[in-house]
Amino acid sequence: MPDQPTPLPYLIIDFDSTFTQVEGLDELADIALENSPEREKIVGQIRALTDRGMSGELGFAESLKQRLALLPARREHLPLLVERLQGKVSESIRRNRSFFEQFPGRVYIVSSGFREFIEPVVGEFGIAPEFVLANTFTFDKDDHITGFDPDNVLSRDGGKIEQLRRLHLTGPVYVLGDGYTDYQMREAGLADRFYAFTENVARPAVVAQADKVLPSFDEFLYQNKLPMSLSYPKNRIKVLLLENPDPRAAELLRQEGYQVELVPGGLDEDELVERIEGVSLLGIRSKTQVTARVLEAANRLIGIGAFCIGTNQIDLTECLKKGVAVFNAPFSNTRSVVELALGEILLLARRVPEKNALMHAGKWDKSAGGAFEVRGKKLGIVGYGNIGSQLSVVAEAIGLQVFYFDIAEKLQLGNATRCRTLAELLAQADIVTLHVDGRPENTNLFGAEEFARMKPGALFLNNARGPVVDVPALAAALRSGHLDGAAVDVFPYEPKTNDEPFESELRGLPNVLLTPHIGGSTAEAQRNIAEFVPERLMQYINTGNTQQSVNFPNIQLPEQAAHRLMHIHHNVPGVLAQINQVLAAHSVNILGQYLKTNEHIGYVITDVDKQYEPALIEKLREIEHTIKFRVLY
Ligand SMILES: NC(=O)c1ccc[n+]([C@@H]2O[C@H](COP(=O)([O-])OP(=O)(O)OC[C@H]3O[C@@H](n4cnc5c(N)ncnc54)[C@H](O)[C@@H]3O)[C@@H](O)[C@H]2O)c1
Ligand SMILES: O=C(O)CC[C@@H](O)C(=O)O
Repeated sequence: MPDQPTPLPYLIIDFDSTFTQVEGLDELADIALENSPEREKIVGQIRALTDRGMSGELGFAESLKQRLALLPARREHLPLLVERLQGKVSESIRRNRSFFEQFPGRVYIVSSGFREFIEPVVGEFGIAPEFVLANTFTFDKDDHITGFDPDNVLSRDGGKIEQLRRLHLTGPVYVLGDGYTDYQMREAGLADRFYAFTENVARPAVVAQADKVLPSFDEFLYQNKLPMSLSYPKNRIKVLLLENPDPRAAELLRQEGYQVELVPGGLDEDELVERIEGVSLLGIRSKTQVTARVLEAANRLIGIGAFCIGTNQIDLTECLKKGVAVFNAPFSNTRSVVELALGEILLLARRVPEKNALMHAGKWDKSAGGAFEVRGKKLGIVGYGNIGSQLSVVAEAIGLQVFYFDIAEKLQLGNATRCRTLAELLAQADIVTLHVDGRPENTNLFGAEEFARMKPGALFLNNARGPVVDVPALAAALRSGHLDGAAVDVFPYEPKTNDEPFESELRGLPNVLLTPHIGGSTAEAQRNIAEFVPERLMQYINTGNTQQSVNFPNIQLPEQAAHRLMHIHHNVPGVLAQINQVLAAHSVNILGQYLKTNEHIGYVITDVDKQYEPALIEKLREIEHTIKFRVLY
């Protein structure tokens, strides 16, 4: 946050759809009509009238009169309404409650809504009744709401203008609101600025008149160098999402208040270099290569979300050196890949790819040649991680005998047999399936030699990563008849978009199933990923939590009522000591401190007393070997 506070101008804040997310009268109608068959219809009519009044299409007094005439509300409904509105205060206003408490006497609520429900809601924020200027209801002797006090200036057209005039405020006056009547105070020359508040509703006619548009109250505080609960407004955080992750991802990130831009398909290095400037969060899948050059151009990048399992497309070490945390979805699509692999094994064993092609060509080839049951056959799983081990369990259930080979020590599941070498596995498996990760050392893990070691007539599957297999060698093993069939979902080069043709030596070979990298492409997996990855990114931004980051030291942090400072530095001796010296020199009390390092970086989270001088932040930034420093809250 900028550190020089300016004197607070008078703030005139609208209530309905600004201070709260909703319109009070709409909600009152909803409550009053709870058991009425007409509820939906009448609430709809009231909403339409509210909108016409707010956008300036219908005179305000007329809109209010027509709305109240439709409203069958009673005094007893008001406490229910207040309770509902207290739960619907706009998010950014709610989180900056302490701002309102700090500046009593500078904030007025000027509203054409009703005092009966506004006062108790804003009162919780320290705004006293004399700073609430609003209409009042009239009631009949049976406590039915009959209308509004016509002597109240706010019930008339131009009422807000007249009300503000009567306040005789001296000094700068800023108006924040979502409606045309809010803008009119500025138009009448009574306010210095009109901020269109769009967190809940953005009315084009109102936005068009604004001096500034505020997607959140944080943005107002930030622009005016006023104290705020967040260190940086969320609406300034730009997210670039590539390769079409499930729409739920954009929805969640937008709900958080971020600006989200979507680019269908992937971008090549040059294109990404051009687009990455100013981006705080990048979301990709398996195609986009995040290279050192891309990272060099990424001047604001904080985190990358890989909406998939594999992260070999990202230069993880370079990310570390730039202080960019990377998160993926390590098991959201595991089951989908397992189901595809199992299906492929069954189809290849019955030569379905070949029979299917013949049938489509009008050829009836009923024969048992080359078809076998998988029951009792040996399945060799190379890479016994999340997918390999899950496949092991499912494959045993249909009678396959499982053998596996992994370079790491792995828990043996069910009746699976561990092979000590790849050669041992290849020598006995009837079906070999690859589930290793895409680390550079695995390039061409399977070539002519490995295929030659496989049993004649064996089947081969690659649902892991394209470069792991030498495709010409696989094609040769299939053409020679040494292998009886293969299923391949991943390729060393994959088309960037669905419009680009697919080229491969495997095309046209019999009993070969080719799929366009869809192992994890199921509705379930994509939805799981789209929830998992944004959650990790948001947690990192909001709390510094790096649990499950694929490159950062993993720290799971407790919540703390404090200021939280995040410091990422090159892993050299003495940086923590320097941080603590700076804190001590500014008499700042450390409430908690968490440090983890890896071979490249040190990651320190420090929770400190609420009170500190802005100069402290500068000193922490200046510490030698600092890669990134952020005040989280
Ligand atoms: N086709 C798809 O759409 C799709 C979907 C999801 C995942 N994947 C890919 O599947 C692969 C496995 O995913 P996962 O979630 O099980 O990963 P994982 O990290 O849980 O498991 C990988 C395992 O392979 C082992 N391994 C690495 N190199 C090896 C080698 N040379 N020999 C033997 N074992 C080796 C590792 O020790 C680890 O146990 C990854 O490459 C991933 O990118 C593909
Ligand atoms: O959806 C993708 O692009 C990749 C899927 C898969 O390979 C993964 O790594 O999870």
